[in-house]
Amino acid sequence: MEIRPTTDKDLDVFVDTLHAAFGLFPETPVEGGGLWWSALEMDRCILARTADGRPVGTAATYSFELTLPGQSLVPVAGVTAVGVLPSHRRQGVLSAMMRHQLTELRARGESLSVLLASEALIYGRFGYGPATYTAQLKAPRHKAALAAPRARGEAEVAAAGSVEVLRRAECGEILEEVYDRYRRAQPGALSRPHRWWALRAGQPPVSPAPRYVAVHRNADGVPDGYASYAVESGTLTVDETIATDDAVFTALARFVLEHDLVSKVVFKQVPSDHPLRWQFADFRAGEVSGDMDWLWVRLLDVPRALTARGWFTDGELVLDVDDPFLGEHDRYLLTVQDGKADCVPTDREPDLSLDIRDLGSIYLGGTAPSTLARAGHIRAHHPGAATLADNLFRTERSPHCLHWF
Ligand SMILES: CC(=O)SCCNC(=O)CCNC(=O)[C@H](O)C(C)(C)COP(=O)(O)OP(=O)(O)OC[C@H]1O[C@@H](n2cnc3c(N)ncnc32)[C@H](O)[C@@H]1OP(=O)(O)O
Repeated sequence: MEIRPTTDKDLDVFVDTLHAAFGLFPETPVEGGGLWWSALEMDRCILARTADGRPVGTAATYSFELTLPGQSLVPVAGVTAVGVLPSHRRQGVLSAMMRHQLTELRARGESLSVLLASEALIYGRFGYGPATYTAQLKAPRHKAALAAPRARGEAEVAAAGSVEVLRRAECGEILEEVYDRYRRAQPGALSRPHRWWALRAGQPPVSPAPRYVAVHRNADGVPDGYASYAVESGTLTVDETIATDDAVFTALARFVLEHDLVSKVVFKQVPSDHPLRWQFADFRAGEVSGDMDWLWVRLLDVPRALTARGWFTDGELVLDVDDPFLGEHDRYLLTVQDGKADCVPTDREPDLSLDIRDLGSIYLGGTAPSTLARAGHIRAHHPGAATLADNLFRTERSPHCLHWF
């Protein structure tokens, strides 16, 4: 088995192998990869070949920026396009590609890798843990009146701005600009490189229904949010609601909930604890479903990753971290003061013992260490250890990611 990086010349063979691995795409891919795969960075893809040169496995990484708690931004590798031909499965091809890729990412100096998992059983063994979650919120329109916000004044609500309906083709760079402002402030969000917008990749898979975009503008006419939606058989589905603050989200929600000739509104890709549920006058109007993992995180350099994010409570914690796939085992003293962390090797007795995948799950603040301790995955070495870790890892808001790659 040989694993080697690709160049632009390999695009067609890469896409052809990937399609055969998934079996879901056309047998003969469009020459040049088609719109979606043309977003691949061919110098960041790998092909696995058998000894006789037959390509049997693919994997790729995109270059993204991830927003961490505290709104710090770090470059991350977004792993994608992973596939092994059905004829060559369970022979260690993926394991070999993962080893190659993680080594390569470290050599590039990256401290974090992320992915969306097609199946939840695949990536834990390689050190990835689910770190953000997503759900859909459904409401029958006749029950979905929004209550007046009890703590906000009338003037604050009235200053919300205006909404205009545009076709995608009319949006120009509005969506890209608004998304960029949103993602910089939202822990767990990923950048969408400019060429993705140009290719219209990364946006939700498009159904055959005509798609509209409700663009929100502030009182000065500056776009500060949008909702991309389609109406089919009486259901209005919002694929993506991007808002630079909560009042903008509310204005967009109100807009779609007041749409005529619609009996049901579905907000896709929202955090399950989204405040919208609390804004319905009838608390039972909003039904949360499809709650699932979204972004999986893998730490490649524990001290660098832990010191890159923002912290909100001072304290100290000793973490004993096992990384079985890379054959590493290290103990770190994490000290947080005034929002910043220091992380150094230590011989002190540990507060927690955990697998690198569990560190990935708690890293962005979307899963409490105590939850994984209760599940029997993280070992707390004394009664207060899990609570101590909960307090330390807690973040300003739940991480969320709605970028699809
Ligand atoms: C980020 C993304 O791109 S997600 C997309 C992932 N790709 C797909 O889902 C496409 C269809 N599936 C495939 O192409 C392949 O089955 C892959 C890529 C998931 C796995 O490739 P393989 O070469 O078979 O994996 P490999 O042989 O290295 O397996 C390593 C271990 O993982 C286990 N494993 C691999 N895939 C799965 C799975 N889907 N479910 C459960 N266990 C799995 C194997 O059993 C093996 O376990 P072991 O070490 O205990 O024996």
